[in-house]
Amino acid sequence: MLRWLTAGESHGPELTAVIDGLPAGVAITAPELAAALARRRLGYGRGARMKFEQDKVSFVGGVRHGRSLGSPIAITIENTEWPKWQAVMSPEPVDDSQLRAANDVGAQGEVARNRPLTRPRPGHADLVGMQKYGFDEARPILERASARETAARVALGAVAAAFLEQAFGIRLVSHTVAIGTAGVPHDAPLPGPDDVAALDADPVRTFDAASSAAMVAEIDAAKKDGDTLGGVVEVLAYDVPPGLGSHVQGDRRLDGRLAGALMGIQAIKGVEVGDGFRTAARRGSAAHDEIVREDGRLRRETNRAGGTEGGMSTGEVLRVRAAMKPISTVPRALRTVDVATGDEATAIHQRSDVCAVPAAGVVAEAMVALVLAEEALEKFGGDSVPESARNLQAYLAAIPELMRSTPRSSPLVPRSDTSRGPR
Ligand SMILES: Cc1cc2nc3c(=O)[nH]c(=O)nc-3n(C[C@H](O)[C@H](O)[C@H](O)COP(=O)(O)O)c2cc1C
Ligand SMILES: C=C(O[C@@H]1CC(C(=O)O)=C[C@@H](OP(=O)(O)O)[C@H]1O)C(=O)O
Repeated sequence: MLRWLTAGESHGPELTAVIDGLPAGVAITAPELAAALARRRLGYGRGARMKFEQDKVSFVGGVRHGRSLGSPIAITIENTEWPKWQAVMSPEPVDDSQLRAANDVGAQGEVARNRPLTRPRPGHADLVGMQKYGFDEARPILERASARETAARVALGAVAAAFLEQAFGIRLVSHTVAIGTAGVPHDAPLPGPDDVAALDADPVRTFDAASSAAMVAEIDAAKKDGDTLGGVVEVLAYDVPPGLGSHVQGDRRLDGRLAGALMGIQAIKGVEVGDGFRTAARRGSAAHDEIVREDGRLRRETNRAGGTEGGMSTGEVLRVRAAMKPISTVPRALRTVDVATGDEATAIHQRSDVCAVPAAGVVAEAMVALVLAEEALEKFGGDSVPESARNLQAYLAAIPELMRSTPRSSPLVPRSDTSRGPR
């Protein structure tokens, strides 16, 4: 059984993440985690904090000499901003003079760090969190609701991705398919597992140059107007064997688990598997993926379903999309009420991202890696990477010859139009 948890506040001393149940022998190092975390900081439109803060990541359990031990893996990501927040976020009680001193720092325009946040920001957890947990200001809520926490998930996702690739050859890639109204055409070529570096080099992590330029222009326009944007990201997983997940119980469906994991990311408000909502508008004859025999193996002619049928992976490319709402902290401040006075007010805005969609793609990729690792371990088990790998091979070999399909390792080229490039 694979399970994981994160802890830590946005301006606390560090984020902590633990993953338990991963086999021994996964090759993974702290610099590889740091590289994964650096990818999450990418993307045109992110705010000031991404520039001055760094992710200082270490393994503090479960890894020895670059390989997992099979014991729980513990990771810490130090918040390099901590010295400035030490008094405000101190786990120990502090006195008023320490808090006053904290407010004097004033770097990066962050004045009055300890001022009670009594003007809850629309679109954030602030107000309902205060109501639910019994706080009279929003700091104790926003510190944990912040997507700073996604750094810890990306670190865990990097460990899961290393296991998936080393044991099963599964590889993932994510990309941005829309920001605001600018989007990649639906029939544009899909990125393959070798395109990660090229995508990361693009300002918005998009394959298509014209769409990328349109997205950048949309971000510039929103910024100029004091506004923010959301968008859509897509995650693809290659070489996923058939049979992860199950049709037998709703909570064991792979598509359900993927949707839950993606919806668990801050600001994600919709998930599509394969062609998702577009499929709902099609007739059945144009909606499903016909099964054909090619080179002695079964395959789907198309991949509208996004690599799952009946809650199980089919062996085709797994394809899921997540829709992110626009960033909630809008510079052109939204109306709220000061809950200390009852007066009408505008929401606090110190700084914020204009758009974090490219980063959300990296987070979504991490979540898909964690779900696939969980599912693969449920199906194949194994206490070491070679044992998990052997179990997969034995399973594939036991599928009768006439029923075998080969897990898809590159984008599908639609027969109707091979001139468009890989898909
Ligand atoms: C990578 C990432 C970065 C984010 N950055 C910001 C930000 O700078 N400002 C902001 O208001 N919200 C940001 N958010 C979204 C908020 O965390 C989120 O909207 C808020 O916690 C409320 O949760 P909900 O949108 O799921 O209801 C970000 C989300 C992600 C995934
Ligand atoms: C710190 C990160 O993202 C933060 C997520 C976030 C939010 O409200 O979710 C708000 C911003 O933080 P702040 O309000 O302190 O400027 C982002 O910078 C990060 O991704 O590492």
